[in-house]
Amino acid sequence: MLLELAGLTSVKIGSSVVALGVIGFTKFKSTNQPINDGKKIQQILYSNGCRINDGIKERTIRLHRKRKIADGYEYVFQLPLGIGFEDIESRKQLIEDGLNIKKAEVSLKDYLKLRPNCNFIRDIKRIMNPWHMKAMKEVSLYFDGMMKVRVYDERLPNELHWNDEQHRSKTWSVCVGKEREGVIFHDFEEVAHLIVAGASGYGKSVYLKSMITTLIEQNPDDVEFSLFDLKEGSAFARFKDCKQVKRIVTDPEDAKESLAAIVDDMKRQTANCVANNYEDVREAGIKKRHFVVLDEGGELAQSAPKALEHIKTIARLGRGAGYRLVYGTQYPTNETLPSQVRQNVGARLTFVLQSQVASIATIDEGGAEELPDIKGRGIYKRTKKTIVQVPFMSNAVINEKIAPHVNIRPREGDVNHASQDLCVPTKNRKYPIVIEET
Ligand SMILES: Nc1ncnc2c1ncn2[C@@H]1O[C@H](COP(=O)(O)OP(=O)(O)OP(=O)(O)O)[C@@H](O)[C@H]1O
Repeated sequence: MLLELAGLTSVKIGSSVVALGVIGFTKFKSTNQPINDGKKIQQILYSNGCRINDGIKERTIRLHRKRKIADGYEYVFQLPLGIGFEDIESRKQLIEDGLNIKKAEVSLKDYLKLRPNCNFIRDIKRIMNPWHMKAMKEVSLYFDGMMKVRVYDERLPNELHWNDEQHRSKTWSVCVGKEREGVIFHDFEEVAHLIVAGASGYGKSVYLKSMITTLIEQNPDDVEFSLFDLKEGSAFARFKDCKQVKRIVTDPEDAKESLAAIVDDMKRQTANCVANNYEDVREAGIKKRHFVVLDEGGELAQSAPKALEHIKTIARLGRGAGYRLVYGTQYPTNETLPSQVRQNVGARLTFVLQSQVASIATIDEGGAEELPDIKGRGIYKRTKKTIVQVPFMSNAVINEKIAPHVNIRPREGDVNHASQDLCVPTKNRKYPIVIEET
């Protein structure tokens, strides 16, 4: 027994000595590398031309301070005169790659997992193999007079599910996704319209469906929808019997007429507000919000360009009248996203796009073409762009959530609901808005 114990102890000591030897070897191998990420960033940028030589002295970015943040470190640099932040931002990928160069950066935990058994040599080889080593660091850059580089030890999660924390009852805020600093929301009362772009298969339709479901759940009595499903006509089909859905349009030709009807309703709503000395529906105390959601707005540019004129009008006048535009497209170009639409849409969410040109057409700058090949990974941009992992809501969850709102009833074409729904008296309104049919 004693002998057995002594044997086991000596094997353990032996393996620890080997493990320590491996650690020592690893550290020895990496001694010619700068250890600190701040120094690495400085070196990467210096080697890539971020330096100014005025003939007397060469200057480059200078590390000012470093601080711990959740999930990593923030390095604050001073930029020398003559080097702009944009210039450095364009090298973000270089910085990230440089920080993630695969080398024997194995943690003590990995070594302690080694067991003195027949797999010992195989396990050492595995943890020493650069392709199994961590390449997880992610970087984000900011500028507020000083350049801040945040280096996160872990990447954003590759999948995120909708949960109750993302539910904001009675508000018009819809979760956009998880970013580094937390979860962010798009508030349709703050920014009325949203463009949702992305190459095929990265999460555009899933997000539009989740957004519709969330809005129904949060404001069942005040939200209404006109859904334009111009791809295959199947993405929004599950909402067809929801009482909040006024119309589902699948044909671009029909879209023109429906959009014209929406614009008429919207203009009447505006006229009534004005006639009653209200600036907008909010001041008038009207709670109803009408969402015009298009999945593949690009179809309109091709098949019914005149319908795009109505989209421009909704983007321009919708906010005050309580109309919200959510314009989805997988082909963002100057034709499918005319400048009049872009100028009036204050927020964009884009998944990965095929080219920099498509990214510029969507968020006015490149970046979406460089997003990793991860479904649901996107950029949300209002004034600044934020990389997010958009939450995923399965069709089963959508069905469950909308089930209480399904109501078989006559739809557009059977009776004209439009004019009835425009005038909704509320507690806050001093004077009811009267709509006169002409
Ligand atoms: N947020 C997400 N997180 C994880 N996986 C997702 C997410 N969104 C979508 N997916 C996955 O990607 C698939 C394709 O998504 P979706 O149908 O939304 O693509 P799309 O961009 O609308 O493509 P298309 O325009 O061709 O219809 C989904 O079936 C789902 O498996």
